[in-house]
Amino acid sequence: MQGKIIAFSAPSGAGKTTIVHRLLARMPELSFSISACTRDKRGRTEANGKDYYFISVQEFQEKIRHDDFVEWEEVYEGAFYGTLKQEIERIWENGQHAVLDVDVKGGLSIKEFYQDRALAVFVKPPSLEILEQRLRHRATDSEASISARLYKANFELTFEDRFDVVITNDDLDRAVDEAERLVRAFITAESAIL
Ligand SMILES: Nc1nc2c(ncn2[C@@H]2O[C@H](COP(=O)(O)OP(=O)(O)O)[C@@H](O)[C@H]2O)c(=O)[nH]1
Ligand SMILES: Nc1ncnc2c1ncn2[C@@H]1O[C@H](COP(=O)(O)OP(=O)(O)O)[C@@H](O)[C@H]1O
Repeated sequence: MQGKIIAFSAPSGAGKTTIVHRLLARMPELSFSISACTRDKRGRTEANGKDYYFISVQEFQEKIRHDDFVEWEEVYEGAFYGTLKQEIERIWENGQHAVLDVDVKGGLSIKEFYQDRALAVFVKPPSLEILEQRLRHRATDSEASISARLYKANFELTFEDRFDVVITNDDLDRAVDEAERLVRAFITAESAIL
């Protein structure tokens, strides 16, 4: 079996983390690729080594120097995020396919790097108004952080056409069903063409 990569990208708050968690619960052949990041851990909801490897900016810079990343980015000012080569290798050696939760630019970098071995999925919010509601309802971000995410979302939504597939996250169950169908078709196909 050749291991594949499925990268879920979306503006923050569109629901990609929720979709990815549900998909992983349904499909044991998939494994989450844990990224390294330098932002603070969200106290009650996140764990180190599960959601992210939470590291310092200095440690992150060391990993850049050692060429440990497939791709990395300063997603928000001062907050670095990166996909570790070692994570992808670990998952493939384990006979599984890697699932990534990355921002829009990261998804396109993954696609460019892995070509047909990767499926780039864009998760789209039903509207910007609903995106804002979801960010507020999630209650994990400050007002400044919500503004930064909404500002970035306007820009990210213009990249939808560059992705292999687009899933609109209106009704969550429907969106997860669609994601499952697309991922199953991809991992059994010879290439990313569905
Ligand atoms: N390029 C890239 N983006 C990442 C990586 N890991 C996470 N991200 C993205 O960074 C953004 C911020 O993530 P996070 O702090 O968890 O905030 P949230 O998306 O609002 O829950 C999201 O768009 C993530 O998908 C990575 O390894 N590389
Ligand atoms: N289809 C949906 N309908 C309503 N709320 C949703 C839906 N999908 C996700 N959410 C909620 O929206 C918020 C943002 O989702 P999250 O998965 O954290 O987004 P992202 O990872 O894209 O930033 C969370 O509170 C989540 O429970």
